Amino acid sequence: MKGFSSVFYLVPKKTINDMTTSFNVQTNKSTANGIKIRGKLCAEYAEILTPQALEFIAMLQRRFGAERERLLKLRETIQQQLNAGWQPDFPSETEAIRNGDWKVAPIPQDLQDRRVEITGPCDRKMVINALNSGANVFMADFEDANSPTWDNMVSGQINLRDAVNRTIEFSDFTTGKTYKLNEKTAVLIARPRGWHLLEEHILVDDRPVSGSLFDFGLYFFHNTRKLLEQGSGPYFYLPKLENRHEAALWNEVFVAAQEAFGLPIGTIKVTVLLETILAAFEMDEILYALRDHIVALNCGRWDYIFSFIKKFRDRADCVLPDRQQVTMTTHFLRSYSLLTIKTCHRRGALAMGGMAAQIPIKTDPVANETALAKVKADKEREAGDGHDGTWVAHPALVPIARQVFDSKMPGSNQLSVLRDDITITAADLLSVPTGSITEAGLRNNIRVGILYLSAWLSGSGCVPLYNLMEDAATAEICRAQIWQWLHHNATLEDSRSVDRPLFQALLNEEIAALHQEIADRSSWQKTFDTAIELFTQLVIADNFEEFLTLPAYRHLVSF
Ligand SMILES: CC(=O)SCCNC(=O)CCNC(=O)[C@H](O)C(C)(C)COP(=O)(O)OP(=O)(O)OC[C@H]1O[C@@H](n2cnc3c(N)ncnc32)[C@H](O)[C@@H]1OP(=O)(O)O
Ligand SMILES: O=CC(=O)O
Ligand SMILES: [Mg+2]
Repeated sequence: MKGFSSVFYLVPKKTINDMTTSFNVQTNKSTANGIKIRGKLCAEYAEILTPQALEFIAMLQRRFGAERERLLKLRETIQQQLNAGWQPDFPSETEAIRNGDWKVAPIPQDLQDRRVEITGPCDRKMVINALNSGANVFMADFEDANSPTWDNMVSGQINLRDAVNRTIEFSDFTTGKTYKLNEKTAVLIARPRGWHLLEEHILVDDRPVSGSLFDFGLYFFHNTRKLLEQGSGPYFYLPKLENRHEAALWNEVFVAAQEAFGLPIGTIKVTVLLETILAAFEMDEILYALRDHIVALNCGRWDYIFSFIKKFRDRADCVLPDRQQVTMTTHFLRSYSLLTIKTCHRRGALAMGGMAAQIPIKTDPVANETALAKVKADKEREAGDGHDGTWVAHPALVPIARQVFDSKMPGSNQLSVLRDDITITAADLLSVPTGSITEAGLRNNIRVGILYLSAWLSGSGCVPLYNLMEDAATAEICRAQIWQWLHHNATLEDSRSVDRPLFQALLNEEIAALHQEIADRSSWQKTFDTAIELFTQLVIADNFEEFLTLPAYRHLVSF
């Protein structure tokens, strides 16, 4: 690409020795150029954490860190308004954008057909398995499916670099299996952490760097040239955005990154997770803010449900029933999915579906059949409504999703399905699902919340629990529901109140049972007590904690 090789950041590849001797970034104590590494830095990590890569991240942090903080403060202000009774609506000040006749930039060839996307953490074996899975896209996840230990963050970047360079291999010494890439692999999209998270192991001017900028910056820095050579590009999924301003900040980051590399605007392509209730009122605006870079929105249903509980935390009329009852066929979720399709297709962007939590059940063929049928039904709804593709959690689900989309979507996508037949109003998006709150639902939230936190604290961000995929977003629902039920003294279907004594009694019983369940998992045992303490604090606190990963992260860092 013109101008590509002459720019500052694309320095010739140095040897490790060159890099460490010229390293002007200090570890642990003093700082040079204002950058300090507080995490482990072995030779392998130094290949990723090069001075040039860190200077690039520091440049992004210095330019955009203050705006990130301002936008996080804006979230707090908006929350206060919601607590005071403000009812979200489509903003009047952006009506011209919603009514305007514009489209997003063209979608690159390798992102035109995204009928099946597999997602997963950036673990070395899983990266290879996901790329080989037969899915069209692999979303490599530094967010919901990831526990952001320093090792996970840096080794994840190493794994993605090696995947892009097609040198990634893995030997499993316990099974004797070896792994390498097939000739044909899925298109790679990386998901950096959301705006709320910090990377405490890197300080810029004595302050921790944004986790989003760290993840984006490293992946972009190390892989862009190779990806473009391969006819692909630096592609990202952007999580947990709440409004157009947060999208505009990402856009500025992309412009700065592309300018620094001498790349044309629009080289970066992104898919935004539409996974907060407030963002649902600004779909057009988010697409517009990112119009040079965006190719799709994706219905991140789990965070969306969590966001609904979180944003309306103070409203007694917004208490949700058991998690199992809050399915995509409830009115508010179906409405959001349909509005995403309609809005995206009008603007020339794809509307991706989301993830069913069911995974294969190896030990019970009947239960397995039921689980797979649920996944199939979910994909049938998505394809039938006009989504352009979907997510799966596990390689065995790729053929199921593919078969559904192949039969309902003969072309590469459904951009021509405009869904002008539907009108979605604010009332549709805000309609609270009815249903019951049960003791079983309460117990399940306790169990899943504690077990997930045990796993997360021991370095696993995505785990199978009771035959479902559980990650940070689904665990957020568990703890947010209990907080909400306790806070509003919700009534169980058997007429008892969800109060502190009931919660405490069930918690004690569940903890006793969980001790048996984790008996053969030594890493979870080590974090179990901390998980219980953290989980209990989160659900009984007077104030709702914005993200469970914020207090939990303090346990992943040792300073
Ligand atoms: C709300 C959201 O954000 S959704 C997005 C975040 N969630 C995800 O990305 C889900 C990712 N999925 C996973 O992590 C896993 O599938 C789990 C944890 C749900 C289930 O894990 P397990 O029960 O260990 O899976 P299982 O034992 O059946 O795995 C079988 C094989 O498939 C592989 N595999 C399973 N899931 C994946 C995946 N998502 N990507 C790549 N490989 C996978 C395993 O590595 C294993 O490989 P092997 O046979 O070579 O050893
Ligand atoms: O990120 C996806 C979600 O469902 O949350
Ligand atoms: Mg999510």
